[in-house]
Amino acid sequence: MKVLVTGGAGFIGSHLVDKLMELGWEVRVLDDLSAGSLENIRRWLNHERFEFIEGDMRDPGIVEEAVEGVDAVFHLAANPEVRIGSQSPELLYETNVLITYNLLNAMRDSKAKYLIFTSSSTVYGDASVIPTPEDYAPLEPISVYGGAKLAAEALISGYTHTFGFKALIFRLANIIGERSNHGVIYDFINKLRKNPEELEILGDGTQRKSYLHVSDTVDGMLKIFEHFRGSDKTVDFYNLGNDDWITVREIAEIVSEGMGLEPEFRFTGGVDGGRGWKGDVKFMRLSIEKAKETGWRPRLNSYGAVKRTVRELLHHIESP
Ligand SMILES: O=c1ccn([C@@H]2O[C@H](COP(=O)(O)OP(=O)(O)O[C@H]3O[C@H](CO)[C@H](O)[C@H](O)[C@H]3O)[C@@H](O)[C@H]2O)c(=O)[nH]1
Repeated sequence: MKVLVTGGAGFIGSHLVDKLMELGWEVRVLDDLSAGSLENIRRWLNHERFEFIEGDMRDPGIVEEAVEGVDAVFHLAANPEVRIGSQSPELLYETNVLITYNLLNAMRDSKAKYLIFTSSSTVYGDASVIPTPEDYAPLEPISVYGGAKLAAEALISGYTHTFGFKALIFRLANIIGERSNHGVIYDFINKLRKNPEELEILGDGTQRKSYLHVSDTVDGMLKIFEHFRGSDKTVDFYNLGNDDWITVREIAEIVSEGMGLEPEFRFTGGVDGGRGWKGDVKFMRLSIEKAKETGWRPRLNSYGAVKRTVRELLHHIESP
């Protein structure tokens, strides 16, 4: 199988590339290196089954070139920052909706049969049902980022039904692990390196979410893709997350302990009842029963994933 991984030099993308290469697939990566890095895929750059295209998916010509000749596309390229929505909605539109539209147009005239898309838990907004199942309604995102992901999902559904290919959509919880270069754990480590005496926590610290390690994420994506290829669905949706959840305050404690520090916690109070920023979903735990029916299970719970990520990121900072 020959596949394109958009965003394949990024955090989740590069872990997926590692796995696909280890499984013997032919892999092409398209990445603009805006958040990703060649370091993440360096071990494959000279491999005969591997190809790298540096390019920006806002350019339809680049996307057409990248899709040429592949059987499936894993579409992970995106700007993942929920918090920039109130300052730069156009950037989130372009890097989540427009590039997906360009990809879909390139796929309609190609031989690619499958699109695998990483959407987000943020499409559910402040869900009234927790754990939140895939058929929860109404989908009412509270961030521009969540709205952009949901718009991309809708386009994908329309294009697959119209143009005869299939799509598998993953709604991801908070994914963490080695090579992540944004998010709460990364931020806390950097803040504590600057000032080991005090840790600023955005919001009131009671934000409680589910965290999934990137290794479990990639395993789930591939296991469920195998399952999906054997089904007759045109589009299908799977949550990937964990059965437990953890507060930002608990994450602050784990990071501090991992760094051997006892900082004073300073809560900013945040916005709209203790959220870190406008559009920050305060409570998120997804139902993962549907994913489990395929035989997939996360090996690390949220707590274990946070602990392991702290170790991995500290190790990387100490010996880059
Ligand atoms: O310095 C910080 C940074 C974050 N937080 C808090 O930590 C929590 C997690 O924030 P992250 O930035 O780690 O992640 P998000 O929940 O905003 O979003 C992440 O998970 C989503 C899915 O759940 C999306 O997929 C998105 O791309 C991904 O970044 C938030 O409640 C936030 O308020 C702080 O208190 N202080």
